Amino acid sequence: MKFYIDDLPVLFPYPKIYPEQYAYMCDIKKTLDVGGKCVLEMPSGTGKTVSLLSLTIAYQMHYPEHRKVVYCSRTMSEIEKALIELENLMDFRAKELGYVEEFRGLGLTSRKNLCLHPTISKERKGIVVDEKCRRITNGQLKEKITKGTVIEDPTSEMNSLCTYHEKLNELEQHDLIPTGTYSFESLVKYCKEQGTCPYFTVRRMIPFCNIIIYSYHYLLDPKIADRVSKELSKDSIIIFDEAHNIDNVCIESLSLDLTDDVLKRATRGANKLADAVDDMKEQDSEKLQNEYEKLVEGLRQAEIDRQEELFMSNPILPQDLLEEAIPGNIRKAEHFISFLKRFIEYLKTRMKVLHVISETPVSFLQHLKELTYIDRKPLRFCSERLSLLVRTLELNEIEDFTALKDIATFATLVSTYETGFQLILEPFESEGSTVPNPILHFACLDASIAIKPVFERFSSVIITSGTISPLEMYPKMLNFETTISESYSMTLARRSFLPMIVTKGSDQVAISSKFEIRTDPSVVRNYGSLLVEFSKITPDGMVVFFPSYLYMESIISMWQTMGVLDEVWKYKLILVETPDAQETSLALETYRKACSNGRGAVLLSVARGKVSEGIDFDHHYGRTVLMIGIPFQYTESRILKARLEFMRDHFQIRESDFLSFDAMRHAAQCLGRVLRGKDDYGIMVLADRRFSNKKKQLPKWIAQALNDSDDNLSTDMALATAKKFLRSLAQPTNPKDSEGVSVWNLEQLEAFQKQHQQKQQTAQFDVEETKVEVQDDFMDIDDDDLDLL
Ligand SMILES: Nc1ncnc2c1ncn2[C@@H]1O[C@H](COP(=O)(O)OP(=O)(O)OP(=O)(O)O)[C@@H](O)[C@H]1O
Ligand code: SF4
Repeated sequence: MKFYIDDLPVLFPYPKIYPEQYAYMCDIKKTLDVGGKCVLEMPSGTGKTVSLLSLTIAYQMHYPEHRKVVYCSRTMSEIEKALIELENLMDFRAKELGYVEEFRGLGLTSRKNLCLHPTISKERKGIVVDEKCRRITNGQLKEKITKGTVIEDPTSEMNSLCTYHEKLNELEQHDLIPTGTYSFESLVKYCKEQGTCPYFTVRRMIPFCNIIIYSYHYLLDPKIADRVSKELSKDSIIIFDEAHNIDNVCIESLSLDLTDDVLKRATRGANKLADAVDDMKEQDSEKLQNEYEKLVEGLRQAEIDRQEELFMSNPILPQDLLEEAIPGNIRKAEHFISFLKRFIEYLKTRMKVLHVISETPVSFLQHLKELTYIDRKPLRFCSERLSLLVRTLELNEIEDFTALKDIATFATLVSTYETGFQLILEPFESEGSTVPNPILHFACLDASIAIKPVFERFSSVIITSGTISPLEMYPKMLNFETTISESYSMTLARRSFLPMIVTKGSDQVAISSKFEIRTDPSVVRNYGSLLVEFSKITPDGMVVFFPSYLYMESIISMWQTMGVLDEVWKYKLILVETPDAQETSLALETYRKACSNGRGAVLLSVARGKVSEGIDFDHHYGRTVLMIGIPFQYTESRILKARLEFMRDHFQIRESDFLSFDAMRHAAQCLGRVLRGKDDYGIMVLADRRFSNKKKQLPKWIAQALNDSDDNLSTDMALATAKKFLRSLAQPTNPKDSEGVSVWNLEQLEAFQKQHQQKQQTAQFDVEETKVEVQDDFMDIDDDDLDLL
């Protein structure tokens, strides 16, 4: 379908469009035209991804600025989904236009997912793949091999260069991959054929592609953004899709935890570093001297020949970097190492304290200074200095120094940021434990810090998700102003989803996951019978969400003794999500199989877990979603308390408002899992009496579908409504019914546009008329009145 929004021709790869897709695209275009940020909530399953891509690519190709599109999503599967949508879109454009456009669309994910190296790619942990890859690609090994100080040995992982990486250097740097759109699968396939590294192909091609699709971290985490996204132009169009958790990503990117184990390993690392310095002094003291002289001259890391892969990037935001030379007392390698050791020893003594400490960075630095005479300034340069030293010493066994890297990161962060951060030392793992296992949390409390450079640097930022209500919360938390903020309703030809609030069991006992009553046998039994009854009537798949693993475990064991699970077992297979990703994917696989072969299954999972955040249960994979309790965060968490306090004082967000917003955004995420398109249908059960007071915080599209008669139900009433709903939805539908209502063909779209235009013209005419009247009135004012004006 081809249509126009103002003067912009949009090619849309489906013959029909949903009214909300059109409204969404119009708002995106407005934002791009005027610049600024928008917050848009689009019902799930209504083709948000394809709308975003169609509009932004049309915009890019039509206007002479050819603004690059940077599309950030959360998980690898979501990124892959967007790449496949993009492939379809570009195929469609080529067909419509009659020629293939000069266009390059790429996606980036971690090395672990893209590596082709015969042994490194077999590593299970991403961090090990990263470190091993860095070691052989950072230029130093190559230099040694060229000089002949190391003999390349293809059988050794450490002493041979990566051929896939080397091959890239033989190619034209702006043309490492031909134009086209590549899903991860096709990227890896192409690179395998060429013998090139997919990861570095994409990284180096970012400046030359029309659209890059990658994870939030590549833009928001300063440690990664500095490496990957530095060269993006200011007029790029930035999209944060699935952005309902964006504040947490911002916070995590500037937070860090230190434990006893990290400190021990850091000491070992510092000792190894000292040995390496001694060795180098004996063998090649000139090198150390050179490094020192460069530092005296005030040469900064950025000015030193920049390699792709330094040991560590600066963890702070670019605008917070000090434009000064590295201070004198840490310029010499041995001085720096003893400085680090002193700092680590200080941290070790702090960890010995047996009561909880919560302090600001300023008070931490003051105490540090009193005890060790360590100043703030050299601390700020710790990560930069460590990175340079590791490079000068040409160290290979980088794993030995990862804990030291954490210490240096912590030193730089704690000495750079004053407000919006808190240090919290927790000596015991849980309230009741007596064996100390201290953790020092360096917690960022202010999500706006990490996103500020993105807002300042790029002219257009689109923040969007299926569940981002209430819309005014995000601008407050992230401290920005919106050009447009909009929540779209879902147009439906028939009522295809049924939200219900169940507040009591059939025995009229109120149900709730409220801490005081959550393990009350009558509440647990009522939740149990809700589960049994819904598993009886739900065809195929049913997903159940709990507020936390802890609660899920305790309720499952109670259900076991009450015989609830045996009863469910008669109707459905029972599978459980666990914190282990592999176990969970196995459970999911079995779940899908059981849904497809007619046995049917129930998946017990948790809000905020992997299942709730990106697994789709479309069609028969999810006909009912049952939300047991409200997924509030653990309110006794000290970090959460500190964040709540910060938001109250700085952004005037009340604690209860935030907690309730946070719980409801996660509940809405869970509910959205079962509705993946307009032809899909499902039941959404919110089972907690407190949901009745929180309806307003649901996304508009869910709240609008929630009838007053479906609120405050008991289990038997809910069952009766659900049965009726399922019976009516099981009837065959006539696709013609939805035409003009929930889908538009081109004529219907154009008719709407014409009508809308006419309305606008009339409104404009009215405004002008009013203006003329006002002017006329003004002319009528007599001279006497003028005194009054
Ligand atoms: N106009 C359309 N006509 C037919 N199918 C469409 C249309 N728009 C989108 N689709 C398809 O509907 C499915 C759902 O779209 P998509 O996954 O993009 O939804 P979404 O809103 O991004 O969901 P979420 O963000 O919640 O995952 C996709 O397979 C998409 O290709
Ligand atoms: S350069 Fe590429 S292929 Fe080689 S080790 Fe690194 S990620 Fe793997």
